[in-house]
Amino acid sequence: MAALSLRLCSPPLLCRASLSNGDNHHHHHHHATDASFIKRAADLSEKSAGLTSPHPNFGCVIATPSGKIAGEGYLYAQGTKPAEALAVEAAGELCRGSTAYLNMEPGDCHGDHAAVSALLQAGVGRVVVGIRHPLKHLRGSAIREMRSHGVEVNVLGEDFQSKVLEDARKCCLLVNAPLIHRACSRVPFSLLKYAMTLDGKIAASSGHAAWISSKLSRTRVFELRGRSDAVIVGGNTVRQDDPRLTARHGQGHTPTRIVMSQSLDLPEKANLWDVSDVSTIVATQRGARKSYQKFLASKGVEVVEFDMLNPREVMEYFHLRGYLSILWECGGTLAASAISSGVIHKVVAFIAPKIIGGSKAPSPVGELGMVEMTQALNLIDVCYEQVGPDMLVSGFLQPVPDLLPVIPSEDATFEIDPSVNPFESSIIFFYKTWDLYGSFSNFSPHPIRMPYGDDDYRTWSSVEHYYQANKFVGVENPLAHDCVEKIRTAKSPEEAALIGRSKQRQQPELVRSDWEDVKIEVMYMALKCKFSTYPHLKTMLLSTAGSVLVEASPHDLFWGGGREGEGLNYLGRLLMQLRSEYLGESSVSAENTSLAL
Ligand SMILES: NC(=O)C1=CN([C@@H]2O[C@H](COP(=O)(O)OP(=O)(O)OC[C@H]3O[C@@H](n4cnc5c(N)ncnc54)[C@H](OP(=O)(O)O)[C@@H]3O)[C@@H](O)[C@H]2O)C=CC1
Ligand SMILES: Nc1c(N[C@@H]2O[C@H](COP(=O)(O)O)[C@@H](O)[C@H]2O)[nH]c(=O)[nH]c1=O
Repeated sequence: MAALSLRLCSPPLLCRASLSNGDNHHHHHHHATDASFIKRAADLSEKSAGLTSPHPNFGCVIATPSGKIAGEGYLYAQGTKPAEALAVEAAGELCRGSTAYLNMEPGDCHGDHAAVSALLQAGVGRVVVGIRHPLKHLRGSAIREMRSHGVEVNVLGEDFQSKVLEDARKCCLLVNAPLIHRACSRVPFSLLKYAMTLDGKIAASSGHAAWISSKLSRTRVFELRGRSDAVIVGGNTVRQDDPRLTARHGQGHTPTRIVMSQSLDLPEKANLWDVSDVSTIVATQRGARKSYQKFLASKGVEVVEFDMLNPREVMEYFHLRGYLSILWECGGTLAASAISSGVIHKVVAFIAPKIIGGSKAPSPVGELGMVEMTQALNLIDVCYEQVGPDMLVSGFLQPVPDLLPVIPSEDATFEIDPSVNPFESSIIFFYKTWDLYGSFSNFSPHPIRMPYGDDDYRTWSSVEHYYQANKFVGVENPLAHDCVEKIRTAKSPEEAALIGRSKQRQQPELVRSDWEDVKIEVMYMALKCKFSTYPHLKTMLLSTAGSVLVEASPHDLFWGGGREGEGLNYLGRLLMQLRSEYLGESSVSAENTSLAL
């Protein structure tokens, strides 16, 4: 299984990294077991949700070689015993030689190596990790430490082509979505929740809104609150509803309440000004109603003034205060403003089977400035669930970013190109041939001469031509031979790609059986030939030293980086590897020269 981890340093390993190899059967068996234990770890990791304030979710399952669960654990709150240590305690003697499943790489926040030490001391033989730690300063170090102690560590996602493992990895991403957002954006993870009637109103035209959704739905809302660092509403909701915004399940975590109000034209008496159990923060425009600000302060309500009171500024502020997860329970005006400033990641809508009517009655989202239905924002990964009489529809406005593939993890980057410091590197994107660095694209018009058949050489109009044709090389079928010729003589790289892909889809029997094993190698050879043939391309490649190269293809999730960074970026990786080879050669020749002198 070690071959599954991404080691791009030496070409012989390339084909092993491409996975679907001879012992498929064996692997599939492992994949299913690994996937189910990782999912279990992800589920466990969420057990403290609602009970403690949002924190990174860690779960650990220890399984015996025969596949039985020996022990489990999850991190209960910040500063409590690590999941791994709890699981090791529960499993006792059964740890020796077992496999530990972690939804996420441990983060050694306090320098005591508690999680890793527990696993090492217990004699765990193998560790499977769902995702690497998303925070830069922790990412990769626990994995490196365990490997350096001889433990086999497998990270999902570095084994991309198995559907079950991808599903399990997705669970790991979802369960720590807020933390992942923390790692790659400057705002906390935000969820917009509203309750509306079947005719799309969030209140009667009078403004009365108690209640649209059922009691059961409202209990679910308390749960959502319990999983958030803060609940936020606008001034109008305070005036209209006088909400309490507490998580009234008797116990557990209660979020801070935030009110955004420009005017500070707010009541003297409001439930939110009672801060005996939970705190309230009012975010307002600098200089608004100073006397009222004093009044709030006397009540114990914190007032924060902003030069520009808008959702983005406010969210950036709370990000800096360490908030991971925010629940927006505002009306349509503020919701629209939050959506347009791009701070809402997920939407949760309770739809009650009621009709209230009213052409002036408010709706969940106010003006977004869109004029055509084609501009509508589409939710991703939508879920539908019945809650009592209501329907709960939820989905993402922005996918959970997947940090792993595009920017290889610290270890992987180092293995691909030791000269790149992942903490200081910039990213160079390339895709269309006419853009800056467009010559890195496989569509660039740089013919290559490559061996064909036994010792015959042929010229291919582009790397793409060569790569596509190779899918059908060596197959004993005249139709396969035709394909090769059609691709070789295709007028453009685009047409070569089109023929190659459609033939592969329509007539998979024409594709060489070892294609998945050799495709990375084939690509690497073609790239090497291209960059060695054209000195100016080699110079351009060398000039990018220190940067991470990413093919910005939005569709190709294997060779490219994908639209949201979800792709594996193998083309970028191979170019970085080639670059590092060239850098190595030039330093060797420089050494030789100095010796000769
Ligand atoms: N069914 C449901 O799920 C819910 C229903 N409601 C209902 O919605 C109605 C209120 O809707 P609505 O007025 O939209 O709600 P909000 O009060 O939640 O949002 C508008 C208010 O937010 C404040 N605000 C501060 N900064 C901004 C900004 N940049 N952009 C926009 N607003 C900002 C302003 O307060 P200020 O005026 O003080 O400056 C503004 O009046 C009520 O009838 C309430 O009952 C509300 C929440 C949920
Ligand atoms: N009317 C309405 C909701 N409205 C939201 O709940 C807030 C009231 O919270 P609290 O004072 O804590 O009960 C209110 O201000 C608004 O944000 N929510 C729902 O799930 N269903 C409903 O029907």
